[in-house]
Amino acid sequence: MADGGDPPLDTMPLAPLVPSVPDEETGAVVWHRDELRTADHPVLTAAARNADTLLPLFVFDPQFYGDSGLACDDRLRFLHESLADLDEQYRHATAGGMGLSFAHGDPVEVLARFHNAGWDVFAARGPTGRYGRDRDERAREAADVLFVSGDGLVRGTEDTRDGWADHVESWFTDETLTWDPEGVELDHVPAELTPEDIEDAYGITSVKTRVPTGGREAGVETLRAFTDRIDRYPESISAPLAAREGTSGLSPYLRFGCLSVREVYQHVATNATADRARELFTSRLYWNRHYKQKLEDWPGWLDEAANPVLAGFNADRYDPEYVTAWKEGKTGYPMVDAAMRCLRETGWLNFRMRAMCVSVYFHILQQPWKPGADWYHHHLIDSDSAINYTQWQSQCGLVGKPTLRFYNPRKQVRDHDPDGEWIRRWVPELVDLPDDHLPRPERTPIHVQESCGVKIGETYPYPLVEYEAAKEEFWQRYDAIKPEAAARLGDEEIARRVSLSGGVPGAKRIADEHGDGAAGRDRDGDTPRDSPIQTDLTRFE
Ligand SMILES: Cc1cc2nc3c(=O)[nH]c(=O)nc-3n(C[C@H](O)[C@H](O)[C@H](O)COP(=O)(O)OP(=O)(O)OC[C@H]3O[C@@H](n4cnc5c(N)ncnc54)[C@H](O)[C@@H]3O)c2cc1C
Repeated sequence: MADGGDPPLDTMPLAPLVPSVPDEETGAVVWHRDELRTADHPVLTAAARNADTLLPLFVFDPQFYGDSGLACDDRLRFLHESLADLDEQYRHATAGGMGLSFAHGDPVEVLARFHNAGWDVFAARGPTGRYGRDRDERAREAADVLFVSGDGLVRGTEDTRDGWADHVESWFTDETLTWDPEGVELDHVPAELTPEDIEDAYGITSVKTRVPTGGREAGVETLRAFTDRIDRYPESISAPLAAREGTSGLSPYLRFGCLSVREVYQHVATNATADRARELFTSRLYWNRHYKQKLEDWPGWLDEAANPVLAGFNADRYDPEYVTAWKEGKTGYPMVDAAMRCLRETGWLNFRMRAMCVSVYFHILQQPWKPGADWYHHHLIDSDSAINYTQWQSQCGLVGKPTLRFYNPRKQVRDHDPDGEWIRRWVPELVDLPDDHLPRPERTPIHVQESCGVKIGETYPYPLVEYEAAKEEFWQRYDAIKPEAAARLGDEEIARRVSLSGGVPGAKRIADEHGDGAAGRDRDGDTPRDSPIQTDLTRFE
C-alpha cells in the first residue's frame, strides 16, 4: 500500500484454491473491473465464444482501499452493491447458479495464479491513468491478459478524432452484444470472500445521504423512470434543486458499467418521445465518450497539466486555508458554499454547480487545480477519472485554448436559486437572510443583519476574496501566459494529448490563430465569446 502498511487481508485465493481447467478444455477468466454487468459486455461475449468454461472474477485491489485509496466509503459501498448485483446476474443466467468469484490483492499476482492453472484471462480495454496502464501492462506480461475493445472509442490511428463522431454514432446504433449462458460452463473459486468481508477488513462506513443503490437492477429502474419524465429534462439541467430530480441520475451506473452507455442511448432513442429532450440527453452521452477518449489518448490527465506551459499555474498562490474553506463550504459565496456542502453530504452535484465551484476555486481563489480535482474525485459517487480530471483541466483553462468560461457565483444565485431554497437547505446560517441579499450577503445593511440575526463576519463569513478584483488579477496573470500556451498546442505531441474534438488540425489552428497573443476572452460574467468546451453539445468535428 502507498503508506507502506500491510493490507489487512492476504492475497487470495492462494494457488491451491484456484480451480484447474479440465483436461482437453479451454477456460477463460472474465476479469471484471468497471463493467459490472453481463449484458452488452464485449469481454464476456468474446470469452464465451472462445472458451468451454468461464470464471467471472473481481479482484479487490488494496491500492483502492485504506489510506492509499482515493474514493470515499460511499463510492466503495456503491461498488460493492454493484458487485453483489453482478453476482446475482450470473447466478440467474446459469442453471448451476454459479456466481461471481472474488479475490483480494495485487491483481497481477492474482491473475498470474489463474494463468498458471491454465486459464486464459480476458479483460476490457478501457481508458485509465498511469497506475491502470502500468497494472494492465504488468498483467499482460504476467498472465497474458487479452484486452478486448468494444467501448466505442477510437484506437490505433494517428489522429483519433478524425471521423470520431461518425465512429461513435455507429457504435451507439450497433446491436448490443449478448452471450449464451447455455453454451458454456461456469466455474468459481471455492474460497469464500465477499464484499462484506472487504468492508469489515477495511472498515468501510458510509456516511453520505441520498446516495443511490448500486447495481444493474437499480440502474435499469433509474433509466426507465428517467425516460418516463424526460420531457422535463431540458428545463431541469441548470438549477441545482431541479437537477436533482430532473437529470437522469445515471452517472454512477455508467461509471461502474452497471449499464453500458450504448444500452442507455438505445433505450432513450427508442422510448423517449420528446425530441428536444432526447437530443439534449443523447448529446451528453457523446460527451461521456469524448472525455473517455481524452484519457485513452493520454493517461497524464490525472496528474499533470495537459499544456506544459500552464503546469504549476497558481502553485505559488497555494493557501491551505483557502482550500479548506472551499472544501468545507465557508468561502462567503452562498452558492459555492451550498454546492460544496451538498457535494460532501450527498456525493453529487449537477454540471453547472461542479463547473462553478471549479471556476471559483481556480480563477477567483487562484488555487492549484490538483487538490481541488482530488477532492471531487474523493466525494463524487460517479467520479470517473476520465471525466472528472479532464473536466477540471478544461474548466480551469489548463489546455491553453483561447477562451475560458467563468461562472459568477452571484449571478448563479439570481439565475438558478432566486428564492434561495437551495442555499437555505445547505447553508442554514442564511435561513433568515432576505432573498435580495443572498447573492451578496456581505452587502446586507447592518440594520437588516440585526433584524434577521445574520451577522456577516460572525455567523457567516465575508467572501474570502473580492470577486471583481480577483477576477481581474487572474486575467492579467492568465493573459500574460496565454499566447505561449496557445502556441504550444502546435507541438504535435501536445496537440495529440489534449485530444480536442477538432483533432490535431484543430489544436494547430488554435496555435496559429492565437499563439501570437490575439485571443478572445470573456470579462463580464458567465458567457464566453467562443467556447466549444460546454456550450455546443452536439458538435464533435
Ligand atoms: C468539474 C467536473 C467534473 C465532473 N466529473 C464527472 C465525473 O467524474 N463523472 C461523470 O459521470 N460526470 C462528471 N461530470 C459531468 C456532469 O456533471 C455529470 O455527468 C452529471 O452531472 C451527472 O448527472 P446525471 O447522470 O444526472 O447527468 P445527465 O444530464 O442525465 O447526463 C447523462 C450522462 O451523460 C454524461 N454526461 C453528462 N454531462 C457530461 C459532461 N459534461 N461531460 C461528460 N459526460 C457527461 C454522464 O455520463 C451522465 O451520466 C463532471 C463535470 C464537471 C464540470
